[in-house]
Amino acid sequence: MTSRAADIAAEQAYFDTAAAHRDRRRDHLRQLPSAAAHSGAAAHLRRYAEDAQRALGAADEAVAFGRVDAEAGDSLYVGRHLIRDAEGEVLVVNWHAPAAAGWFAATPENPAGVRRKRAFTCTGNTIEELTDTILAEIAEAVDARLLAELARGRTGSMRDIVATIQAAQFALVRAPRDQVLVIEGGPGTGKSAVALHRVSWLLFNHREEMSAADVLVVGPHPTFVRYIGQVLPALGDDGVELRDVGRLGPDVPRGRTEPDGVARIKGEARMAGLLARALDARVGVPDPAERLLVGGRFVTLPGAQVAEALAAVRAAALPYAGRRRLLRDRLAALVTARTGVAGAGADAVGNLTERLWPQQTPTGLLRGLLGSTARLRAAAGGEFTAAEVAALHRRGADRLSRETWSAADLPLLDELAHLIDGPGRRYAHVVVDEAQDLSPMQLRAVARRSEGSLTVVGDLAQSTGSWARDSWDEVLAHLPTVHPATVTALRYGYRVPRQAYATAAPLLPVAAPGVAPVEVVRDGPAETGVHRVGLAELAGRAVAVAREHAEAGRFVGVVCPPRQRRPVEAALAANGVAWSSADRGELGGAVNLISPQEAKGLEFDAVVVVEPVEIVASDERGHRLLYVALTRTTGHLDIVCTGDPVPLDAPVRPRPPLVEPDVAFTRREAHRLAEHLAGQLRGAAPPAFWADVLAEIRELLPADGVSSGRPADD
Ligand SMILES: Nc1ncnc2c1ncn2[C@@H]1O[C@H](COP(=O)(O)OP(=O)(O)OP(=O)(O)O)[C@@H](O)[C@H]1O
Repeated sequence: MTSRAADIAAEQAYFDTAAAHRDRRRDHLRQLPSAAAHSGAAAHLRRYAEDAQRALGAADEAVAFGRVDAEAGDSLYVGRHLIRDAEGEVLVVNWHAPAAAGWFAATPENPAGVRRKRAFTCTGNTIEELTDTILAEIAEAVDARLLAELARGRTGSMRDIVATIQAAQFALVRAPRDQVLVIEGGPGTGKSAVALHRVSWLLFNHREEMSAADVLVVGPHPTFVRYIGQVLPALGDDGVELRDVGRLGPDVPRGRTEPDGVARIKGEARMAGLLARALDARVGVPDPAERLLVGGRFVTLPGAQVAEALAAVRAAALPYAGRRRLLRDRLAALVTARTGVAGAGADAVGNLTERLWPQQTPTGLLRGLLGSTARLRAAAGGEFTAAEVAALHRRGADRLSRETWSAADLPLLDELAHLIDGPGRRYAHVVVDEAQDLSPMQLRAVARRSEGSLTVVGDLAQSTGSWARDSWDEVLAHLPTVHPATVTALRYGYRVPRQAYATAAPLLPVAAPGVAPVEVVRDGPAETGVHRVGLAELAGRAVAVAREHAEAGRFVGVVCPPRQRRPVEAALAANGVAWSSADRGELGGAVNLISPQEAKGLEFDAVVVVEPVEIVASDERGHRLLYVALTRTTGHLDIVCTGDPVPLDAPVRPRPPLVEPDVAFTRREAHRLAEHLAGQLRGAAPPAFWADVLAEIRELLPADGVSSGRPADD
């Protein structure tokens, strides 16, 4: 037997022993509830036993992924779950226990008393391979196990990285809880993965103070949330709340689109003041004398007394709904004092309360506000220009139940829910991913759910949209300040191979001059493929390239700018290629169609980027958006284009100026024009196509109201 084979055999014997003890413990836990003295105790024991079994991991899982040998001579096996023998001796320590820190933290530069790290590659609990790293003998931590892990094919679900967390990542995983920790770094440096492992680490190491239900993870969109959804359960942490930023507030029908300029105003922090004033403006003014019908007789409450009650209630430190209840109690007390009968005139008191302090809902209030220039103007409080007020104004649906809400409305509804009903659920730890793009109003929605401990994840070079940022201070300004903030960067790029990153990196000085490129750790399987074609072939070629990758068994992402979306969909259909769409929250088919914005945070074995010049043109920070698109691959990158594959000089989308409404064009005229256009549409196209035509018109109209819309090419 070679010494390697002997090593594996010895380690396998240890693994078998540990697995036997794990099975013994599992059997014991299974039988535990039957030993209970009564049914209540049995239920309690059953819950305990279930939790404890979960903490042992799956029956066929490898007991350990690593072994650390200290200079002092002792060794320690590190796995996902703690395993003890019958005497209580630790056979395998779980990765988030302080004792396991040496496995992650020891580096050649700083071995921290560790002599050797041995990594196991297993199938089930059978050791296939072991890799030794003698820390004193290598200059740089080139971790073969890590490279193998990075080269594995991707699916629509992020995996945990517990066995291969790198030292710099581990330092962030175990950084103190009570801070606002900003994890920044280029694409694929492991920011999202680190933030999730940090949650698991905090849950284990602060288990007395917080449980999974005390943690909230906020992602940029539903597809991303689904993508990361399996990481924490795989680490044994079920019950953490995961939400996309659009799902923080009330559950309402969404999908309304609006000009970027309007969304931008709605995202600003000064909207909070406007909403508070709008709510306050709903409070009524008492009559000089309030006459109430109580038990068939009129009772008069002097206006001054009612006004005094109202003033006291206004000043109370309670949310709107709480102060409403207070007012009703105060009015009821006034009536009781007049009639001498406790509880008299409840209906009349209810009516007066409703007149002076009407019940409000977030949707009802926002609809009423946005639908009325007068209310908007009154609530603007000198903080908004007339043009901004005009831009905020909109005609709502004819009924509240038919109203649909834009993405920028959602944080406003959440703010109102908070103003009306008071603070909701707060979390001991909040993770916010892709935080670089969030508006101040979205950040406020995150902030009010936090007790102060946050992990904020993002990359300024990938910051796009209405709220593209150039500094973390702009984000931190809207987050809680209970604890200090620290910004820490990850340098090594694990996802993107050298060839793909070499294609994307020239964008960086244009897209984000202050941001350093990542240090790539590995080579990819091929050079970037550049496919220059005529416009008519663009979609067809993109689909052909995607199909080739899919047929080779790769998980493929086709990143497509909005104007190419329909031609690409048509080409997919014409070629009989099955595909999933991120805008339907799906990811998982062999071929996945995604917009550049939806691509954020995701990754694929092969990425096909369609018409980069249009990606650049679709955002004010279009070069950043292209940088995002080009850095989604773990392996192959192809660019299908009619011109320059990486257009550094291509024009970005201009910032939409707020246009003063044309005073000569009245609402009545708008209505007449709409009737005319609707007539044309009715006559020219079958109803099934109306929605398409309207969507197309919206695309043709420039957001700034000035530049000329280019007709669609197809
Ligand atoms: N230590 C590691 N071991 C194994 N895989 C890793 C490690 N670090 C990162 N990865 C992998 O690299 C990929 C990128 O990680 P992740 O998505 O967390 O990066 P990111 O910095 O959030 O990227 P982006 O900015 O593009 O969203 C993932 O597949 C992740 O599993």
